[in-house]
Amino acid sequence: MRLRFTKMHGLGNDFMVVDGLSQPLPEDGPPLSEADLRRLGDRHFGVGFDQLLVVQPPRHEGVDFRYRIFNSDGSEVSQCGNGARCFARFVRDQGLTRKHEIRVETAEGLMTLKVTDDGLVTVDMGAPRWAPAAIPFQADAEADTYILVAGQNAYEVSAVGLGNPHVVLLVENVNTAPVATLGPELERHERFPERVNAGFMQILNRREIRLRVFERGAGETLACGSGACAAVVCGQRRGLLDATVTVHLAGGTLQVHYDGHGGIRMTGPASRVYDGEIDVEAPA
Ligand SMILES: N[C@H](CCC[C@H](N)C(=O)O)C(=O)O
Repeated sequence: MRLRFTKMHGLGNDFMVVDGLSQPLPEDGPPLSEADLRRLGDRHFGVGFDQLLVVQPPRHEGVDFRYRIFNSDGSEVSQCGNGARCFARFVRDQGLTRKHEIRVETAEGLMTLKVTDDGLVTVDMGAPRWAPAAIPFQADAEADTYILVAGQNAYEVSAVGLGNPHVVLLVENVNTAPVATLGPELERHERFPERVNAGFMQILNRREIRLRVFERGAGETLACGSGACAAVVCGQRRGLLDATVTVHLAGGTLQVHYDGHGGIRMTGPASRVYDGEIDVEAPA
């Protein structure tokens, strides 16, 4: 089967975006074979992406699209902030909607995507989930911080759910943070039963941070939208950050706003790189 796609990125966090409305992809179970998912995600043997995003028909009233997300390791997940901005641009560029405010459903819930005239997209990421079971994270009780033992060391971390799990720790300088070594250890830490995205946050002042994220199922990415939101709300909960924060990532800058009510709002760009076609196994 010939599959049409668009390569996109949000601050260098890159995606292969597929219109599953006009192309016959299964709506239940993986839209592509495990082998194809991994091949397409490979930066040498395939298209190369951090995540594959699939547009499919909504399953609920009042929702415009269903938004499915697959990491490059083939795992399906329920949240991708940078991907949501690219999703909004994709469905408008493809003529699948003319709306500026788009409601999408993921496996975890609903999000509202707002495309503004300056080409930026604001995503309402929903409210943070602090209860350990909602993250999910193994802890006796909810707390501002937890002590996590990894390897020979103990770390003071925060943990939060945004439809996907995040652990966040403070570092003096992101440039020297042990992302490559501690990131994989945290990603697979036993207290995170569904694995976890690991954020390394350097606080510059109450309105500005630097962040690196070792993503679950993808490794370190140039940017992580849900990771940016997780870092901000964890910093706020520790009394270290204000309501509106500029998040500096390797791939660029995001604005995150959360005042303790409603959803976390993240604003940033969404870039299209090219359209392509590739042969995949026909759906079963
Ligand atoms: N790796 C994440 C999914 C992608 C999140 C990230 N690309 C974003 O922009 O939020 C997870 O397994 O939960």
